[in-house]
Amino acid sequence: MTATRRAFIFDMDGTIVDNMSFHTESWIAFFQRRGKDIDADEFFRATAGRQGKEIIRSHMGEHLNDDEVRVLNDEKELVYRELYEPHRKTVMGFDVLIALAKEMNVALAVATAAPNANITFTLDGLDLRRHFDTVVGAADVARGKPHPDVFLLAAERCGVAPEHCIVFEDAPLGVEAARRAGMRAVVLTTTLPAEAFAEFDNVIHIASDFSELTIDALFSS
Ligand SMILES: O=P(O)(O)OC[C@H]1O[C@@H](O)[C@H](O)[C@@H](O)[C@@H]1O
Repeated sequence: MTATRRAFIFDMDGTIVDNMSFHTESWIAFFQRRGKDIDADEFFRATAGRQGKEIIRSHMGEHLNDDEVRVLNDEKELVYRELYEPHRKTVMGFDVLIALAKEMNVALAVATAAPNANITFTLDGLDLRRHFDTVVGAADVARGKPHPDVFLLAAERCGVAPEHCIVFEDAPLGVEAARRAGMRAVVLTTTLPAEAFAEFDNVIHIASDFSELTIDALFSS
């Protein structure tokens, strides 16, 4: 009998790397330049996991065409990468967890709202891409989280059914996207406290980093 294939699907920003404060800082600078003040906490809860183009349209107007949105988003992401680069590193326990998962034949995927330039910056900058069976980003799907598209595409590319996938997330919109995809989620409290996830019935574990997680325990939750 062959064992059921299982997968870990990792959100990238705020999960593999603890960088969301740098995203927020770059959005604040971006909007300040245009005379708009934003509240950091409220902004994170409402936007983390959405694609940059969706965030720009919802704050600056649906009338913007694709080229205008791309230029604006590139400006924001460039600032983010400059700010975060000196701090770029994985969250504690991540490298050990994925090495163990590989040994146990668990498929590994990344599912992120980030554009390709940020995926390259993080996954290639930290030499992580080679560990993953697939990487799904903003360029691969039309809609960001809370839509389930990135997670469903990652699962499909891994050849694993949603009920055998565990998503790792730091943002409420990401956990909601996992819920809509029919997937369980492990929450990393890199950015928000555990209470922010109280409403979700698909959350099986909440942790401050990856070091306390046990693969068998997660799949049997
Ligand atoms: O899906 P992930 O990896 O958490 O990425 C989310 C982020 O992607 C970024 O590209 C956006 O600029 C952020 O504002 C957004 O929150």
